[in-house]
Order: sequence, then structure tokens, then C-alpha cells
Amino acid sequence: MAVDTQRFTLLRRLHGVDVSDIDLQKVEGKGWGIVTTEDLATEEEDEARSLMTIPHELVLNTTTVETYAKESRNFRDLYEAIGPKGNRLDVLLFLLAQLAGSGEEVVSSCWNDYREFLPHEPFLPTQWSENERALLAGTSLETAVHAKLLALTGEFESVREKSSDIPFWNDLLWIKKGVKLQDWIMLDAWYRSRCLELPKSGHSMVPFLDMVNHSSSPTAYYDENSKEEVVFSLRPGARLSKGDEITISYGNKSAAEMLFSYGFLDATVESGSLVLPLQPFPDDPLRIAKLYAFGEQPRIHVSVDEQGIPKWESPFAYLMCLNEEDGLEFRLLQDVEGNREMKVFWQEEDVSDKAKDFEALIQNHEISEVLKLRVVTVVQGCLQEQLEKLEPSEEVAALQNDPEIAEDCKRTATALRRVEVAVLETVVEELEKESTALSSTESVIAYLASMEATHSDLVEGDTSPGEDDFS
Ligand SMILES: C[S@@+](CC[C@H](N)C(=O)[O-])C[C@H]1O[C@@H](n2cnc3c(N)ncnc32)[C@H](O)[C@@H]1O
Repeated sequence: MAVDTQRFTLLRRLHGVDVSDIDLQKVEGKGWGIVTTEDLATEEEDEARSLMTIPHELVLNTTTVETYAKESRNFRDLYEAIGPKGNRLDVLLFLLAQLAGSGEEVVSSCWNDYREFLPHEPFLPTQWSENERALLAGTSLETAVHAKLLALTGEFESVREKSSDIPFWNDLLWIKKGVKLQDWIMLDAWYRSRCLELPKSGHSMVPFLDMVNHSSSPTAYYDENSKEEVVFSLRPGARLSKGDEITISYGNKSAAEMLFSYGFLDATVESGSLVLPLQPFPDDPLRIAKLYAFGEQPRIHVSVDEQGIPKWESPFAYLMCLNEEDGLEFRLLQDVEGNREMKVFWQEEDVSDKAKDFEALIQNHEISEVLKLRVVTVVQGCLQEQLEKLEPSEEVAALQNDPEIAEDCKRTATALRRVEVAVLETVVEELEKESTALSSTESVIAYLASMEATHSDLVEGDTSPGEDDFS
């Protein structure tokens, strides 16, 4: 048995983690993984067969960090100085304290020792070098990774500034340990790639369970029992031979999300999806009101399922393509106390709580097909623009041949580009069909004819372009 796995076993026993018929092992291309030490089989109707039970005390989330802050005065100083908090930031602070190894007061649970089993080499795109990240140009990850790095830099600066006022942490983190932005990015990568959603404890990091790799056809799952222990069990109907890897599902995520959060693409998945940002028309006088009423970042979701069926969805595109002549109106109403509130009206009806439902709201409009055609055209234009961006530039082609760049980054970036192009091309084709069908409806033909007539009247009557020529 390798020294690493012996140490892992010791640590597991020391912290009361029970296992049966499984062990830790290196798995080709995946780092560590969990494998069976016996042939294992369950029938569909069998009771769940437990493979590992992890005590609740080892679960790391905001509750455990809060408890820990009560016990450790030094950590409490740090914890109270940094805010606002949330599960992720709390856990990152805890891991930062562990990373700094701040002595007796900040040694807790198993995380101090467990850290050595976590990946220290870069594996997420946020950890890639600048040139490696440039390989993502044109993919939906390009802006996501850039935005995440900006956010991480801001967060790190804020932690540094606030902790520098506390002599203990200033000395330990910034003088003795010389913690760098890259360390903070690594802590974020650990959290993102190892955080699970437990049914009772919520988003948590769970040591030992976090050694299980992902598969789209998983053989195991996790749960919490009545003692809030985390139980890792074989799925009903699973059949494994001795030495086979046991896997769970990390969720049904797009290729970009998998690469962003876990650093790999699942080559066995035939379906694909992606999310693109959508901007309102820059010259739309209602654009600010529309963004405000919509209440979240406008996006286009596109996907192609295992059967090759394309789908697209963009609630904002419907709102974006409507204007006052169609019956859309924003009113600022004031209550008796003088508070002002913006309300959205559609054909005189208050639809303020339905700003994401315009696809349904336009159904009964007399020119609903015209309105739908506008949306289809806008979405199609955005997808086509993204397809152009996905054409590998000369710079990307040169980076693909650069021996300094990790092969893994080249491979995954190329695979992501291929998946996104395939999804976009299929959805654009579908939109083309929808556009053709809508363009041949009577209402669209009549509408376009009336537009043309109005245009000709204007041109005929307009002999001298003057101050009113806005063309
Ligand atoms: C929760 S950890 C699993 C344990 C991990 N293999 C390790 O060595 O620590 C998640 C990470 O495992 C790797 N991983 C999990 N499933 C994988 C898969 N199907 N293919 C490639 N890598 C995988 C990725 O690096 C991912 O970020």
C-alpha cells in the first residue's frame, strides 16, 4: 500500500470514518478516487448498502465555522473582522486559517491534516496562466473566468486589508506565511470543486466523501441519516467488480460549468448546453426600466439533449423586444407615504410580478407572431455572433502549439469549443426554421407590407432632408 493511502487510512480511522469494501486509489486522469475492494452488487429492491459513514463533526460549512469561531479567540477576531459572510466565504476563511497553520488555537477537526490530500497543482481555469486562459477566447467561459478572477482579487484584497488591522493575523498571514492571491484562488478552487449539497446540512465540504469522482452514470450516492452522519451508499441495482471505481453525480451541468467548477469535461455526455449573456438594445429608451423590472442578469439558455433536440429559452429577450406601441409601459406609482415603486403594465394590465413571463403574455396580442419573430431574430443574431467568436483566432491557434502551455488546458479548451459550436449550430438551425415559419404567417406578411407602405409614404413625402431627418 502506498504511503499516501496508509496515511489516508490512519486519518480516516482517527476521525471515526467507517468504511466497508472500498479504498482510496489513484485513478488515471482523475487524481484520487474511491474503488471497491470486493465484488459488489445490489438489486433494485434491496435496502441501501452503506459504504462509508462520516461523523457530522467533520462536515465543514458555515455552522461549523461559527461554532469554531466561538471556541477560538484568534479565529473569532478574524471572522468578525471580515464581512459580509456567507457559507463560501466562511469556509474559505477557515481554510485560510488552516493553511496558515496558526498554532494551537487554530487547529481543528481533521482539516489541518486532510489538506495534504487536496490538489495543490492548478486544475481549474481560474488557476490557469494568462496564456492558458486565452485558449478560452470566444467560449462562454471567457467572460465567466475573467469575472471570477476579478471577484476573487477584490475578495482577497478585502481580506488582506481587514486582517492586517489584527496584529496576530497580520503577522501570521502576511509577514510569516506571505499568503498570495494564488493561495486564495486555490482555496476557492477547493471549495468549488468539493462542495456538496447535503439534504440537511446544506452546502458543505465533507472530507473523505470528497474523494469520490463524477460520472453521468453514477453507482453511488450520499445522504444524511437521523444522527446527521453523512452516509455514502451503493445505488440499488449497481454491480461492480473488485477494483472498479465508485462514482457519484455532480449534477447535470453544462460543459462550461463542469470545466469552471471541476476542471474537466465529461466526454461520455452527448448532450450539451450553454448560457450566454444578453444585453438590451443600447438605443432602447426603456432599457434601464426593463433591466430593473426583470431583476436579474439577462441570459439566453440553449441546449441540445441526448436525442439531439434543440431548445432555447430567454425570458428577457421577450421583454427586450417590446415597446410602447406594442402596449408595454412603465409607471412610477407613489403610495400614501410617498414611497415610489416602478410598475410594469402590458396592455393596461399590471404585470409587475410577471416580467419573466412575456412569452406567455404576448400570446394573445394581435401581432404575437410579429413579436415572436423579433425575439427569434434577436436570439439568432446573438448565437451567430457567438459562433463567430468561437472561430479559433490566430492567437488561439498559436497557443495550441505553444509547448509552454499545459496539454490538459489545450485539450479541455478545444473540447469546450467543439461542444459549444455544436450546440450553437444546432440551435441556430432550429431558430432558422422558426424564423421561416413565422415569416410566412399571414400576420407577419401583412405587418411587413404595412411597414413597407408606411416607409414608401414617408420617402415620397420627404423631398428635403432637414432637422427632422433622424435616419
Ligand atoms: C470532489 S473531487 C474528487 C476527488 C479528486 N479526484 C481528488 O483527487 O481529490 C473533484 C475533482 O476530481 C476530479 N474529477 C472528478 N470526476 C472526474 C471525472 N469524471 N473525470 C476527470 N476528473 C474528475 C476533478 O479534478 C474534480 O475537480
